[in-house]
Amino acid sequence: MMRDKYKDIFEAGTDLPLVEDFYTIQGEGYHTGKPAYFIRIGGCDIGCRWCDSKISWNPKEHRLISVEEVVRKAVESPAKSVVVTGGEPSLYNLEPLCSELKKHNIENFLETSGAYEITGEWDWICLSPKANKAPVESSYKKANELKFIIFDLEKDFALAEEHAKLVGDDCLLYLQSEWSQYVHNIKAIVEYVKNNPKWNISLQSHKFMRIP
Ligand SMILES: C[S@@+](CC[C@H](N)C(=O)[O-])C[C@H]1O[C@@H](n2cnc3c(N)ncnc32)[C@H](O)[C@@H]1O
Ligand SMILES: Nc1nc2[nH]cc(C(=O)O)c2c(=O)[nH]1
Ligand code: SF4
Ligand SMILES: [Mg+2]
Repeated sequence: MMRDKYKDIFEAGTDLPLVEDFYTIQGEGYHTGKPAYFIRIGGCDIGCRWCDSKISWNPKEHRLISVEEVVRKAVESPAKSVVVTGGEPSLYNLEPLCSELKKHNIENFLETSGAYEITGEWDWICLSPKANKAPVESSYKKANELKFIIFDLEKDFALAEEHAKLVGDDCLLYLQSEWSQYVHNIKAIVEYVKNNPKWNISLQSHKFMRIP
């Protein structure tokens, strides 16, 4: 299993397989519209069939970079905030990365399925639960926002409600259409949110803007 082979790297968290890093605008969820430096870490064993970041799945395909070096790149940009995504960042000990970001007074935001225990201190955690591997209990407790992906209109609203029962009272709730199904799904999502106003809509606005 991937977790065994990469065990030392996952546990240390001092060097990370970097898929890509780029300065852009957060396209999704509560912080939509905010300029942020993105760090995409390789490695994911969840296997969502509609994943838009499949190039990140195999950690071995990406060069290892020290947390100091990748944070230096973010610090050299004008960004005040960093979004850590993947791949599945919760596979890693994220404490060294968080500490290095905090040393430089950078706000840190996490995009995760929460399938493994979330480590490190985060300013904002976006939890996006997946059918293939549910979040661990502690991930629900730590989430600042729940962002559930609607692919199948018949099944996914009910699944979203099940996950919403498990997050804290302050956790914001978002529904985001799976991108390839956007035209098919969006009308039903709008109706659902109007009828169930604890939910909000999240769009992958960077895809509409044609930016990374
Ligand atoms: C690529 S994932 C990486 C982080 C983590 N593995 C996760 O799934 O939360 C980043 C975000 O994009 C969402 N996402 C991935 N593929 C998508 C797609 N085809 N349409 C809409 N959202 C998608 C995920 O649910 C997650 O919220
Ligand atoms: N602009 C932009 N916003 C994003 N929000 C979450 C993303 C991700 O892939 O985690 C993402 C991304 O890939 N690009
Ligand atoms: S958990 Fe995230 S990175 Fe992994 S396959 Fe699913 S959407 Fe892609
Ligand atoms: Mg993305």
